[in-house]
Amino acid sequence: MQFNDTKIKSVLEQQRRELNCHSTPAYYLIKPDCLIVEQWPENVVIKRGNIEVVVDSMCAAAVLRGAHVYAPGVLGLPTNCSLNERVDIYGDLDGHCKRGLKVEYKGRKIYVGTGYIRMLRYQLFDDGVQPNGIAIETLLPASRLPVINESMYPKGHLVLQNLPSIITGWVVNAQPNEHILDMCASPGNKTTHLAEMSNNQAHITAIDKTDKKVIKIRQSCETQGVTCVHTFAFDSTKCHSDEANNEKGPPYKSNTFDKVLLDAPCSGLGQRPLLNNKMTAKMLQSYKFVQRKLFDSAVKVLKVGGKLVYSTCTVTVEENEGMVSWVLDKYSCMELIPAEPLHGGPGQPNVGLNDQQRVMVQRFGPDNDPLRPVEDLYRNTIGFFIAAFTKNDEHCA
Ligand SMILES: C[S@@+](CC[C@H](N)C(=O)[O-])C[C@H]1O[C@@H](n2cnc3c(N)ncnc32)[C@H](O)[C@@H]1O
Repeated sequence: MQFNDTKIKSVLEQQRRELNCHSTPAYYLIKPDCLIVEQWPENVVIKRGNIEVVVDSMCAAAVLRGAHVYAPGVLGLPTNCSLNERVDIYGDLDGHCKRGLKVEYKGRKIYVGTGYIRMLRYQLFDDGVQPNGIAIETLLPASRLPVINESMYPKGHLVLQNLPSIITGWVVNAQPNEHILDMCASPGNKTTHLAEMSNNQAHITAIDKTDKKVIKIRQSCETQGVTCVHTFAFDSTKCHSDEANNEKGPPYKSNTFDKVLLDAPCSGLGQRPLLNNKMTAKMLQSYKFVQRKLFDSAVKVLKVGGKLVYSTCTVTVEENEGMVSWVLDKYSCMELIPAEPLHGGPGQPNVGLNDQQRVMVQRFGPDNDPLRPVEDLYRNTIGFFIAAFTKNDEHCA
């Protein structure tokens, strides 16, 4: 389907007028399924005023990504402001701001953008009110990202995703009739991307741990009009068993799937923005254990000649290059293959992969390694890692 840019053009044009700027940010398709929208130029700045709204850190991060402020995220709003007034939006960095604060917040806070008030205190904080809807319409985030959201297009036409997540789908490269397992699938952004790239003709099994998580995958599929996905609430570390009956869903017998995507639970340190992080050293150390267990099942249910794609949105060596080298040491049947298309940089040196192996994986982040220079577009992303393997032998040690 041809992308119709009429709506995005008119939204950016309207924002341009409000920001009093000469031109709108460039936007272009780098593939039929991937539209890039650039930032506003550096000279677009808004003078801060004197009305300050405080939002929780999750909401603040969303504003920096180009979202409006939704009512549940608002913590502090002065009493003297009126509808449609311009306000500065601050994120509460420590989670100490009380809901309903009327005065200036003195705790640690960060300016995340400017917007217009669309809801007043009584709609947000009065007893019995369950606030929802847009409380502040963002005009310009401090990140200078344009304010683009999925509701601009009919349901399912647009999904906002980080570029490396989209590339992960391209690495899997789902084709019609392939049997594909998405082991850690919720909320289903990659699942639906895979379904769409196969023209809704792959046989996709999407698993996540709980019913609640699986409902999210189903909702994503419904929104995108995807029908080739079967969902299951299951622990994917246990999704292999040779006594299994594949017809019933998980667990599955050995050599069942043509492709397996293991978009693993991880420490998430590559997320951008990351305004506060409560991760302890102990938690940080724990991810590799579940990742290894998930790998054990992935290797088994993958067919000989099949492709296993491993991805994380973190930057730690232990969860990235360390996992690749662990797999290669443990499984003689698994071979590292180039995670093509290769847009990110190579893996880190001196952490278990030789140069030949380093260039087969993709690490996204600010570094520029001479082994494979990275275009700015792919360097200015979240921290992310992708590796791909194939299985050469049915009997894996
Ligand atoms: C990085 S997120 C997946 C994001 C998803 N692939 C997407 O693109 O929308 C990791 C997911 O792994 C799930 N998870 C963690 N442990 C799991 C397990 N043992 N079995 C199945 N899913 C698990 C988490 O619930 C979480 O939803």
